[in-house]
Amino acid sequence: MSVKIVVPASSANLGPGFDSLGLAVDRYLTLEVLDDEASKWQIEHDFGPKIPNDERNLIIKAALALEPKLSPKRLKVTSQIPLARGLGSSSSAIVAGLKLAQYFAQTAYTTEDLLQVATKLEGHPDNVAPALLGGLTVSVMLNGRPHSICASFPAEGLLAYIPDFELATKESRQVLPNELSYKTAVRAGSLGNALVAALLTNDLALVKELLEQDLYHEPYRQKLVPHLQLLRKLAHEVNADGTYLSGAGPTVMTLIGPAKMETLIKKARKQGLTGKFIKLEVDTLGARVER
Ligand SMILES: Nc1ncnc2c1ncn2[C@@H]1O[C@H](COP(=O)(O)OP(=O)(O)O)[C@@H](O)[C@H]1O
Ligand SMILES: N[C@@H](CCOP(=O)(O)O)C(=O)O
Repeated sequence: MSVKIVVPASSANLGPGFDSLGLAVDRYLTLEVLDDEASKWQIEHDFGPKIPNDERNLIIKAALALEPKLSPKRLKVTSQIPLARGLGSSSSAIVAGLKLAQYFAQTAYTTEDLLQVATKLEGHPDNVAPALLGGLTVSVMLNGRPHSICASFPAEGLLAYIPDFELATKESRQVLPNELSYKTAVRAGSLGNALVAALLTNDLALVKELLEQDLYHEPYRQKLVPHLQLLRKLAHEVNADGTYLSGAGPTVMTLIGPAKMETLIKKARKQGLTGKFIKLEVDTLGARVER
């Protein structure tokens, strides 16, 4: 029987929810098991020569991190999630590897076990949690372990602008400061708290205000993603529900009803934005195994 693992993309941070908030969206990585008794680990993909086809591949590394004795398999991965664009491709790959190991392991690993290993490999829980659990997740590290609270997301529509260039998360984290002043940290925390409360109480007007007030990362990443300010300005002109940098960028996400999307896209094209616009929906299921 053939086994298929499907993992959604994710959009992290949502403004002031840096390294904590994440949303699963309906673009998918699909991992197929072609042979579960292969002589060596092998993975077919069309991501190009920079992505390994053997044990050095992130998907296989993640599987072996959970279950080092897992027997070699021949795999095939296809993905609708662009690499290094701020839609959590690395987290989806890690979660796919962990779901594979969970499926074939002798040990009964729990979802919490997977979240723990995924967070360790990714370095922060905000993408791996929604990729694993679906929907909106609010995550925190407690005594070295990730805890994620799942919630539903109130927006009517999501429009992602995916620029023509890649931006590795590692590179985009290098421009962040090592420290914030006490005053800024208190303000940044209160913005994040209020955003979560506004999301959980469906207060879209407040969500719109708060999504755009981040003090943790967007001000520092601005220089790497100049289209963020432009899109935010255009989104205001059509009265959209808020715009934020998706993950570490360069993708920019706008909360906007479907009726206004075309107008925003036309305005952006007129201003010379040549990247891809895609309409997204929230994925509420998270990673799953299909037989
Ligand atoms: N399916 C995959 N298989 C192997 N490696 C992957 C896969 N998807 C992503 N990666 C690795 O993760 C990198 C992108 O991760 P990152 O810079 O965090 O960006 P993002 O997660 O926002 O797409 C890729 O350049 C690649 O090295
Ligand atoms: N909180 C992280 C999120 C990175 O998300 P990605 O989709 O760009 O990998 C950050 O902002 O660095």
